Amino acid sequence: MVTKCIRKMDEEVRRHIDLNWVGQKTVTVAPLAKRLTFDIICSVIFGQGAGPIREALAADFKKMVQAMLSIPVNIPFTKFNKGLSASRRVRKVLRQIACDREAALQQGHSSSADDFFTYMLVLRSEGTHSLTVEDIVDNAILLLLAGYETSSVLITFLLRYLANEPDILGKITEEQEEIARYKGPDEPLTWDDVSRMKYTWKVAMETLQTVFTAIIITHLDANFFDDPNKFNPARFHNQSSVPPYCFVPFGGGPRMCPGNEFARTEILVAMHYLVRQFRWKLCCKDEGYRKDPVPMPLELPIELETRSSPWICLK
Ligand code: HEM
Repeated sequence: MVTKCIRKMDEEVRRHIDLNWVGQKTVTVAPLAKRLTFDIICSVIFGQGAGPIREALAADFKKMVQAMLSIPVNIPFTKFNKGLSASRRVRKVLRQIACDREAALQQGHSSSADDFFTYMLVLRSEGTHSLTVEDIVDNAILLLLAGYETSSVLITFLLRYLANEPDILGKITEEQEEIARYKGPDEPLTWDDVSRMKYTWKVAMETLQTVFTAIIITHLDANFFDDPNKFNPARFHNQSSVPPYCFVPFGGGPRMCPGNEFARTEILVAMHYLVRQFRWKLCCKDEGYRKDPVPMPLELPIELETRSSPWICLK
């Protein structure tokens, strides 16, 4: 199952880069990263591959999220009103996916390991949980909300920091090239490959430390982290030096983020292909960000330069 998940992530990342990055002189990272993490959840967790259903879902989901952050005035043409209509369409599509999965399950064409909907439907049929289809749709929306924006923010900030950190980018690239050296050009990444991306993950953790400050602000407390505002992934060489519950970008305890391993894997797969293929410069020198309450980067336009073509295009 893990192998299948990473293969699908790998496929989504390559497809996304081929469609949106290859051949471009500039790209705007934040919306692209959002679309990538949305597509990964749809494909890996929902079993919903590329196509018109996913396109419509992505467009309506975006409107729904915008409405959640807008002034709640429900009159025609307001963001809120458009978001309510979009939310009804999102639920309709997710309901339809659940019905399709149920039909496949009844015909014996699928099993609980296939995707989130089938898994929930099997739980329901076993009678262990009194789930309705609306409950399953609610949980699918929660997964999308919790999973796509967070990971996309991390990808965006990683690219933003790395633009100004050539040494760190160089070390990441070295690690990723070493992993690629023993693989065929179109051979997907495996769990073993991802487990070897130790330095790249330290850089991601440093980004989480710098940007995803916990509510209790331990991340920026000099009692726990030397020079906490300095971008310094080397601090994670000795992780045992961080006291328990002081580095908590994914929360902690029983409510800790259930998507943390998923996020780690998708970030590493995305970085593998991005750093090997491109170099980039920030178009705007000092793009700030706001907290809303998670950090929201500005759009982050970057100038792209292609390094090489390390894999065969899927197109
Ligand atoms: C960089 C990426 C991510 C970060 C920083 C992050 C962070 C967090 C945090 C801080 C919480 C709250 C934990 C608490 O209450 O103590 C949380 C909850 C949650 N996350 Fe994540 N997350 C990320 C990615 C993901 C992904 C990719 C998924 C799903 C695919 C996901 C699914 C969830 C869910 C469902 C919850 C709610 C858990 C509950 O209420 O019990 N997250 N996340």
